[in-house]
Amino acid sequence: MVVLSKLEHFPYLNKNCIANNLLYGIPLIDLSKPDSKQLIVKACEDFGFFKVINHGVPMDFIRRLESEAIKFFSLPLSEKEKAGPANPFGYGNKQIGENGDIGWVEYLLLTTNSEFISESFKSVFGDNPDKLRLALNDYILAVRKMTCEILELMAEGLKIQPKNVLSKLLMDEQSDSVFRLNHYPPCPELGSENLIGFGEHTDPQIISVLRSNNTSGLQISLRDGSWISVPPDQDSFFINVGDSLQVMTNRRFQSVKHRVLANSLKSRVSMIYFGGPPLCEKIAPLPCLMEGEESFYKEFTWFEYKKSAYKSRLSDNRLGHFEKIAA
Ligand SMILES: C=C1C[C@]23C[C@@]1(O)CC[C@H]2[C@@]12CC[C@H](O)[C@@](C)(C(=O)O1)[C@H]2[C@@H]3C(=O)O
Ligand SMILES: O=C(O)CCC(=O)C(=O)O
Ligand SMILES: [Fe+2]
Repeated sequence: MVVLSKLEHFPYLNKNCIANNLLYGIPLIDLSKPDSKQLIVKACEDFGFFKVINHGVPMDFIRRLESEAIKFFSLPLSEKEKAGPANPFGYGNKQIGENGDIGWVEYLLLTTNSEFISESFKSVFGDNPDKLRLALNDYILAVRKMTCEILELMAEGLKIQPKNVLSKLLMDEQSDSVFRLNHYPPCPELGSENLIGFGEHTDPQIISVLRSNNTSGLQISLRDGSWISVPPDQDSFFINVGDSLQVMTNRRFQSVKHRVLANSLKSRVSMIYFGGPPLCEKIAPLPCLMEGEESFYKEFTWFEYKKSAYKSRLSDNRLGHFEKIAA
């Protein structure tokens, strides 16, 4: 009885979830189904997180980028360091950001401006400089298209118009979007202890789209503060609500706190597209969602938020400074 009453509140839990006893499972959105709009909104309200299937991103693009990423991370450290340090873009190892955060991870952080990619990584991919760049371009374009479809379904589910009110920010030539390849090497000395791969945080942008290989490690925090592990699925994407979307929905959606724990046996490779608006864009609740409500936030631009976010530590509540009254 208890189980049934809880399931009623989580309509996206499919039969598999029930069969596998994943009562506190991850919301699953099938983009090919007509009810996806409403389920996206419900998932963003309840979790700020969901998994997407039937996404339309060609598997070939995904496999090609993963294989190029593995080739890159397999290079000698001295070669990889030619693309570093990450300030914030470039190759980074263990140091995350510039404010003292450390994780069991190495990464490549890139702006989605392709000119920068080719210039900055020429030295690293000496014998075949185009392969990683081409794989990145194909992947990012296809993932951005899918992300825009999701944002349009979300707008329709929220009954806001025009439906491209969110997606146009990612399609803008000036969109300040970022892409990240993360590699978490196995850590055999770990035993049963948890080692932080990527410490708990929320993503500052509008929306993040994560794909990983089949190695576990990602965890999300539920509204009650407990952590759940997200079963890996290399054929699907995982979507995070970012801080900017929390503000644009005046807290109807909340950005999801997440982290990655290192694995003792297997390496994890993840690729994340962080969809951000142009730097000059005002980040404020969408008027059509307000219905006479007061905004919880002071007025600010993405430039102002980003500047402040990049001075913060990973686990800080970055939106705190921008709230009218502390949450
Ligand atoms: C500690 C930090 C790393 C980060 C910038 C920051 O000062 C706080 C936010 C961090 C984060 C989290 C999501 C993305 O991975 C990221 C690229 C972003 O936009 O904000 C990282 C930043 C980073 O690694 O530089
Ligand atoms: O690598 C992952 O799986 C998640 C990393 C992450 O949250 C981030 O880079 O912001
Ligand atoms: Fe993140």
